[in-house]
Amino acid sequence: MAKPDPAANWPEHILFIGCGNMAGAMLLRWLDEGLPSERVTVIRPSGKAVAPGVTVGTSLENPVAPGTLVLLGFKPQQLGLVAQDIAPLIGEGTTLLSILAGVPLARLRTAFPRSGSIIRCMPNLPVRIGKGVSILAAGPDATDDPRGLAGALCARLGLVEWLADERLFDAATALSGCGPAFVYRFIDALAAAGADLGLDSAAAARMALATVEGAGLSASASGIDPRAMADAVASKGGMTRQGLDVLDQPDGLAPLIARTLRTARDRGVELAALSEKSS
Ligand SMILES: NC(=O)c1ccc[n+]([C@@H]2O[C@H](COP(=O)([O-])OP(=O)(O)OC[C@H]3O[C@@H](n4cnc5c(N)ncnc54)[C@H](OP(=O)(O)O)[C@@H]3O)[C@@H](O)[C@H]2O)c1
Ligand code: PRO
Repeated sequence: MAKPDPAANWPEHILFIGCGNMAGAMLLRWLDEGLPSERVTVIRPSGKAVAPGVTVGTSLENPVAPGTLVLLGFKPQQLGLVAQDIAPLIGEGTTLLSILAGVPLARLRTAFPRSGSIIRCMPNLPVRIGKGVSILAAGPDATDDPRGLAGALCARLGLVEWLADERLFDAATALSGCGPAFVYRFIDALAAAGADLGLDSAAAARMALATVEGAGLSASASGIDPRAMADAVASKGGMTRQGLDVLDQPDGLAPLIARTLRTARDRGVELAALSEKSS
């Protein structure tokens, strides 16, 4: 029987325009998953190497070949300036995957009038270990193949959620795109509170991280609703319930997280405006 071709099921080429923390995490995961490095080109001003076998340049000089997936991985505020240089080189037969927070599909289409289908993607940092979340949205002009390609690529990074209503993209970004940062803060606060109670601070940091990791993994393995999982930890008349009662106060954790997400979401609108101004 013929061996499966490891190069199959990947785009003919992936061109990264910007490859910092987030796009870099996606790329490294895809390389781990078998993406042939010779199919990847990265454009970044620093020209810094990304991974063995990946071509890195500081500017895009030639027209992008049809069949290429172009991943936009720079900051939203840079859209106008970057598009001015590269949009004329991106034409039909390409697929554009944008991870720019806040920037709507309509703005991307204006910036890249000649490109093929445009798909918006909001990944998060845990994609590096295949435990990420990728939110996807495509406009009516996106055809089936690019949608399928984006979905398949993101499935290698973790959970994929398509949004039918792009107006919810900033809300989804606040939850899963920004979410890891909020969880990291929680881990930090858990550790600091433990140290405040007299624990050695390095031990408290290890315990907090392992507790959040274990809690997340066990919730996901059990398939049980997290609210019910919390009740399972809280023995009747025990210590946990007293602690939960503090978190569950009217001015406790839920309104704090709601305010956090709302504020993060609203920044998306500001980023969209800034992406307009950079042209
Ligand atoms: N960080 C996250 O968790 C996260 C999650 C979801 C989405 N995003 C989105 O991902 C994008 C990048 O964020 P990041 O956190 O990865 O930022 P970052 O680490 O600062 O990466 C920015 C990248 O853009 C490159 N760049 C700067 N100017 C450029 C230009 N003129 N042309 C092409 N590339 C240019 C930088 O090049 P050098 O490497 O040479 O400096 C760098 O590779 C943003 O749009 C953000 O909204 C981030
Ligand atoms: N990082 C990007 C930002 O902070 C988008 C989600 C996570 O804007």
